[in-house]
Amino acid sequence: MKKYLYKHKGLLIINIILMFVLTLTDILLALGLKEIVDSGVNKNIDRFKEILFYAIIFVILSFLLDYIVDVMKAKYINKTFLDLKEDLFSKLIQKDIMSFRKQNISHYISMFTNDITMLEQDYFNTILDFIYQSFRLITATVTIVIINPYLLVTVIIVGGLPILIPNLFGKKVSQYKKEFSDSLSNFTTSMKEFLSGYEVIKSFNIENKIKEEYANFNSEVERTKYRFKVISSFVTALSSVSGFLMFLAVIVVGTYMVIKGLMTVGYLIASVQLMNYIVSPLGNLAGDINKIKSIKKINEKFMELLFSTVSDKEGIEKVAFNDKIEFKNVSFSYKEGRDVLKDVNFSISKGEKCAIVGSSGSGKTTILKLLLGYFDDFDGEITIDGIDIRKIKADSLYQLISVIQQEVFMFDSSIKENIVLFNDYSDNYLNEIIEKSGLKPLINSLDNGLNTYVGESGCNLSGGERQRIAIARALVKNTPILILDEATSSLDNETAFKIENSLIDIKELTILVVTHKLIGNILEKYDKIIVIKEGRIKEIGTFQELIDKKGYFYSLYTIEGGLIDGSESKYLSAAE
Ligand SMILES: Nc1ncnc2c1ncn2[C@@H]1O[C@H](COP(=O)(O)OP(=O)(O)OP(=O)(O)O)[C@@H](O)[C@H]1O
Repeated sequence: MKKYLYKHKGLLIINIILMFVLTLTDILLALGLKEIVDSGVNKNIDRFKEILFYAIIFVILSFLLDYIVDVMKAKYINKTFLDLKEDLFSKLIQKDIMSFRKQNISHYISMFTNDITMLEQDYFNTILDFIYQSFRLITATVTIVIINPYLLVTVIIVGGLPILIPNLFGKKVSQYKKEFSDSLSNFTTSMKEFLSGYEVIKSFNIENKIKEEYANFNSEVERTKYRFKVISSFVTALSSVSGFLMFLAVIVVGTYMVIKGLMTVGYLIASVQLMNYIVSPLGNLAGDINKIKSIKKINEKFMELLFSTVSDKEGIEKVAFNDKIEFKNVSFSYKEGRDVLKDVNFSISKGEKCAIVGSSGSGKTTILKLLLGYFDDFDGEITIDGIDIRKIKADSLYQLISVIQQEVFMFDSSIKENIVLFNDYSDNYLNEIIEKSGLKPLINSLDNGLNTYVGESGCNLSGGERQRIAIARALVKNTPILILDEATSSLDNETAFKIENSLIDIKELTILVVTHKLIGNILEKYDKIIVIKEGRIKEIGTFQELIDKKGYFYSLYTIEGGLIDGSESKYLSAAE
């Protein structure tokens, strides 16, 4: 975090100078008090009036200085956090999907909301306060030594306590603070889930269960907050008491010196005032050290993100797809001991249209995920034009492959923005894509056409409409390889048939489709059907070959009713 502390060095130096000047006004105030009291004790009315005049000027100037110090501090914090938050976000957005998924989304949300506020208050603000309090301590101590060195001896004897305290309790405070931060993160996760699953909660009447769940998370947040508060209050109270002890010691020693005629009453008052500038900084410094220590674990979270290497820096830049995709003896497991894919071998040549079918949980989506580079800890090799995909830059991989998933993410923006995703395309090109993705009837039926807002997560649209937007989004990118994972599952068979047909007609496009819908007259358009069972390839062939073989695919197909309900002729005619 030091890098960010010094990032705006100029502003930091101005702040330090201003804080130093501010501490000098404290000393001036103490000496002014001495002059006022001594002029009273000596019954010197002229001196009294003179000091009063300076006091008024002093009050105005110190008000202005106080104000300027606060403004400059805000400016420094503001600029530093602007940079820090931008850098954090840019690191986050540059992560590859695999490392991004290692953390829960709420972990990141909590970092950018709760933790960043803690970092600002308990690290940056505290360090500035630490500098200010140190200046106060030093200037006040030096002045008190000049006034009366015996008082310094008193300060040293009782002054160790407030410094010792944070060292004694720092570790515990840090641990409790981390627990508090973690529980806040869990609370955010659960709130996000409850709100996104609102409709499920209502329709399954599980409000009471959810209330209980919420109560658990809530009480955990409050419990950890309370525990943290208890320990930090204890440390603060201990620091205050030790401060008070110092204060008392100086009054006792100072009064004794006044009685003995070694010091004027004015100096005693000034010393008491200066003691404030020693006692309160010592207490505050103790608290500051505590806070800085307590933020250590949270700080580590930020460092981890800020200094995470973006694995994508050194990969191969692959600009075109020329030959084929190959899976060679690929085996993979999400968790040790449970193979999800086992010895998967197949290849897809450029321009080929390939479908992957199989029962639920057989590993179809996992094959797509591996091809998309979500995981690289698989055995065997996946190559594009002979190059291992683990060596290809992620950016470059996504220039070659577009993916359309079943769950479509929608930005809360217009249909057009959701298709072009912040890029510019000509109207003609866009219209062509809209036609191909089956969006034309929807756009024509809407008053605002392409500029219609889709609502939060696309809530103003149906599942099928969202899928068609996703298809358009992938087509507009115009990559040589297109992956569809149940991408037409929300569409009626007729629309699905039309869209898949129009995609299959794009000659140059290599398509890999995962589908549950075993519809004969769609499947027979594919060059190759890969049939998966329990993570292994069971059969590969064209639709007709697999039907003739009367093997596993044939049994799946007949169970689905593909041959029985005579639906094929219906879809054929729909397409014609
Ligand atoms: N992130 C994950 N962590 C652990 N196991 C997973 C994960 N994702 C999938 N699996 C498991 O891997 C197996 C294959 O999942 P996959 O999603 O590839 O199947 P699928 O054939 O696409 O299924 P479906 O047709 O139901 O979508 C399943 O048993 C699933 O439970």
